[in-house]
Amino acid sequence: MLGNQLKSLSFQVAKHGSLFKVGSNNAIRQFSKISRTSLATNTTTGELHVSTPIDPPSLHPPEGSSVSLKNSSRDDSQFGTRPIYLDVQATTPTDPRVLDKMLEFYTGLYGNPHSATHAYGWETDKEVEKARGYIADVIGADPKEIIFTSGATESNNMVVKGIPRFYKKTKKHIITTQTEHKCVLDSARHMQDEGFDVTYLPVNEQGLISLDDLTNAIRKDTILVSIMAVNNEIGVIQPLKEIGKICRENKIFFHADGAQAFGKIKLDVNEMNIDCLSISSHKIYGPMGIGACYIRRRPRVRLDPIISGGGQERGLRSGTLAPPLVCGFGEAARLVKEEMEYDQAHIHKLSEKLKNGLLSIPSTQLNGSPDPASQYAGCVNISFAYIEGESLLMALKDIALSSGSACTSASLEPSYVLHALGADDALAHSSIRFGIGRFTTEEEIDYVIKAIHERVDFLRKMSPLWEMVQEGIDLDSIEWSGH
Ligand SMILES: Cc1ncc(COP(=O)(O)O)c(C=O)c1O
Ligand code: FES
Repeated sequence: MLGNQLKSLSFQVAKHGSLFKVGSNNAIRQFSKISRTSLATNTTTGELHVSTPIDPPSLHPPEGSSVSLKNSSRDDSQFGTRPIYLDVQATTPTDPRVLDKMLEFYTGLYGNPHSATHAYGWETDKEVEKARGYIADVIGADPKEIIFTSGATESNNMVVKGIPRFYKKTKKHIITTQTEHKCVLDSARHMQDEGFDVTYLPVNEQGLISLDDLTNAIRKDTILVSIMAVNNEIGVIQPLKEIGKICRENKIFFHADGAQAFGKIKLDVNEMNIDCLSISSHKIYGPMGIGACYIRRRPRVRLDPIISGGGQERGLRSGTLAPPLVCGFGEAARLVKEEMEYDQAHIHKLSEKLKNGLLSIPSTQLNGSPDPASQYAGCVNISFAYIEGESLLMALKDIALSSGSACTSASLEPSYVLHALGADDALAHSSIRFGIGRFTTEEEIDYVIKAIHERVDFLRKMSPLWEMVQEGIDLDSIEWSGH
């Protein structure tokens, strides 16, 4: 297929180290380590400031080009120069205000929140309950409906395995989609091994499911519909309210993986009839290793816990809570609610700028939905035809980016999410995800637009396929030998 031809014809990229070679038509270019600008974090406001360049730029632009790159990224003292961070779907930088909150628990408030017999336990417990309240507040839930877990992976496992197991005597069917996060897909496969049937709904070319498909897939023994709110690779937002309505009418539990949605788009579990919602702290500027699952109490959702023990968290998730993480997460949720409007406006503005800047490059395509109501602005996924995404990432070492999800980023396989949209291998191989967050600055976006223009141009000049396209050759008419 075209993607493999692209791979073998165009580039051989030595993945490690700061030097790499790009070769085709006997042309070998060497890039040396790209230097960076300095960004400093103001620890009270959390603002990042671009300061003066530290190193002169050392990228060798293509021959004959007058391009010279500005320095681009940050120096947080002990870590040296670092790239601009545009991978907020993988994780977000911790908000300094969250860290301030967490420190209280590593110094004074060290009691076990489950210790009911003394003040150390009570004071920590009070803080834990405040955090639970802040999280519930973001989604219109009752604090009692928030169960702390280690993250969205655990929450997804808890629901996708736990609910069907509880109801297994009468119900045998689960519905999900082809573009879920791996932890939902793997949990669903696991349930198939346990004897359940799973329907994996297809998506259209924008990544959206069809409500008719959902309705048609429902059976008498369907127990659970698990559909993610915002996709982590392309940012598309599923029609949650409509899905919730269909589920409620059919008395089926509706679980949404909200890892990329919580605090980013407006979610109301009652308005949307969501029965379970997976939440992750490190996607909202909170600490890693903590998350939650919203589990509805009325009508009550029952599930078989995957972790048994002391019966904490309404018996649904045993184990001593980690107050520094829980309360850091709570603070992150409080901030995300307070600043959602501001964050959304900031992200939207930068997203528009980035999209306009990058889509002006010829032969590019935006993946996801063009409808703002169905698309989260902070996730911009673009395919650059005739370029391998991996080669582009290698040529963009001054910008931290990914071609898809973090957990599959070590693999060179094209994204299964883009495949599900109907993208061919070549397009899937040439896509890059740009994540914009609270701390992304306009200067960074300006830098990124310029850098991508230059390097796409450079890599395409190396590409025999691009050369052929420029000469007017229809690539589809070519019979490639081998695969
Ligand atoms: C959509 C989605 N679901 C689940 C997860 C897993 O979250 P966590 O890292 O909290 O386990 C992620 C994180 O990448 C995600 O993007
Ligand atoms: S071209 Fe066949 S897998 Fe990429």
